[in-house]
Amino acid sequence: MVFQDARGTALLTPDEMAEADRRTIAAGTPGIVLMERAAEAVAAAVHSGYPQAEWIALLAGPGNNGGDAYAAARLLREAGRRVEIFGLVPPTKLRGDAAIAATAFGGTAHPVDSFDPAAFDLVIDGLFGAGLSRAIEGAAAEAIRKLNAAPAPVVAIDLPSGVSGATGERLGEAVSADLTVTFFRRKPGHLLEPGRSLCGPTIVADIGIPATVLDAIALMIFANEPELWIGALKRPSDAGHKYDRGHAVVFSGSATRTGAARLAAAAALRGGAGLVTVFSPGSALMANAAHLTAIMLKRCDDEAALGEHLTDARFNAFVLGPGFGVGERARNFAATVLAAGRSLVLDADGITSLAGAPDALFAAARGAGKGASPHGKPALVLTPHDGEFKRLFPDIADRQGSKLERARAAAERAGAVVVLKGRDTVIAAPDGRAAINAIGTPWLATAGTGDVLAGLVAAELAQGTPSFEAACAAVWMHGRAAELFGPGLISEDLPAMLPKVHRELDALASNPRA
Ligand SMILES: NC(=O)C1=CN([C@@H]2O[C@H](COP(=O)(O)OP(=O)(O)OC[C@H]3O[C@@H](n4cnc5c(N)ncnc54)[C@H](OP(=O)(O)O)[C@@H]3O)[C@@H](O)[C@H]2O)[C@@H](O)CC1
Ligand SMILES: [K+]
Repeated sequence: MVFQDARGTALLTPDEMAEADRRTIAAGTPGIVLMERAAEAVAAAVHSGYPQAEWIALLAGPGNNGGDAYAAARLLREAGRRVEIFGLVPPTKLRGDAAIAATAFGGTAHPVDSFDPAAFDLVIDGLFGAGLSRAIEGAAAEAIRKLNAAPAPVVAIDLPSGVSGATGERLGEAVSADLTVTFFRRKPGHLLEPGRSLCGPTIVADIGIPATVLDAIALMIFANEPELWIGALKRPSDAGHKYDRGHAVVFSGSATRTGAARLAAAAALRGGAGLVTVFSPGSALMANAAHLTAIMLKRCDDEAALGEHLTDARFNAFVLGPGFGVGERARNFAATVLAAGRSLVLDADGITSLAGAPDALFAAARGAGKGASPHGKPALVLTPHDGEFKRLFPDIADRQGSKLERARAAAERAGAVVVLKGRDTVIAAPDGRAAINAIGTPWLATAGTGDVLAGLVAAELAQGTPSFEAACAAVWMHGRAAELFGPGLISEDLPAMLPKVHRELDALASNPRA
């Protein structure tokens, strides 16, 4: 299900964007009007971001991205800037709206080979946008190399030329921009690396395409923003009891490796699970007991003990992996949890333990997903980083394609929600829905943050949030907590930031458009 407000977070593939464009034009807005508005948005970004830039070069390609450049050049000239166009093809070779824009510009266009960025205060990149269909070579590649080596700032129209809107991959040479102005909605390539870094900050301009054109498009890819999942999120209610918010369990590793489990447990409790218990081997009980207060502790040495604990139906969401150790014990515990119809977040060693033979657990996850539980549908959520992903899905990891495609293929195969981590974390559901993380800070790349994320996913699952939305919300809360903390973050700081994150979510939940 896609919530009404989630349409604002949709990411459109170039094909879907072309469809939105076609429908808008068919409903009566001429293409040249859209182009003119796109150019106005580019000019406005230049006025606000680069008010001092007197002499501006615009690189214009053979399609409508080039058309936008001609229209923007005219508007900037009218606003008193000095502009020069460098065309990949002569203006007479342009077609349709781009030809109209070039005629309205009226000035000369220099051949792109004569482009020397050294002379300019600012360069606007209108070589290729949504229509990029193959690797950039030849004169365009040469111009991009010169541009990237020069100090002048770069504003990209729609996408930095050379970045695939669908995948964020570089197709041949690619522009490294300081600012990107795109239209109507972002594309996956604005959020997936390396596209995301090549874009710089991205402005999404309204060019008068109505949101209703999205009604005819089966939206599947989203920016991971609260509007996507806030309607599905279970929030603590005034009338509620702690047992209404579920009981999360984190498996501890051996005596010298208990910290990871406690980090996950702390995140699960601050994340909103009603109760949290650490299941610990006897050898680690004292180490855990010395550090736990609100979080409970139970001895769990083997499958028999686990089976005994699972007779208590209130334990409903489990985390297995952080500091747990790799091997048969992890595999058996995971299978036992799923067979008992409980939700499971499998992270770190839990994932590595499945390497080479994950199919039995995937089948168990599918089976468990068919059952019902008092706290929602049980589910398997996998939270690999790239290395763990490759151990579990070696063939998918080696395949050509974007991170988005890899995560979706893995989710489909596993019958599980897959959270493929990184700066551009992708959350994919078996039904094809996917969200790309848009927030966070480089400080999140530090020991233990993955354990915190696993605990946050469990917190949402324990409360009964459906698994895709649970994983998306956890990734967002994790990133937002890091942003709110700022520089110097270590993983222990994240749970302490969650009260602020919850306050933001509560404000959004009561007023989603705020
Ligand atoms: N959608 C909207 O609502 C609106 C869209 N707008 C704007 O339109 C842009 C999309 O325009 P577009 O479709 O004309 O594609 P564009 O990126 O200009 O490139 C296509 C041309 O490049 C060529 N070409 C491709 N790859 C190449 C390569 N590697 N090396 C060399 N050539 C290559 C390709 O040739 P072909 O593949 O056909 O041989 C074709 O000639 C979009 O990004 C936005 O800026 C706005 O005006 C507002 C409304
Ligand atoms: K461009």
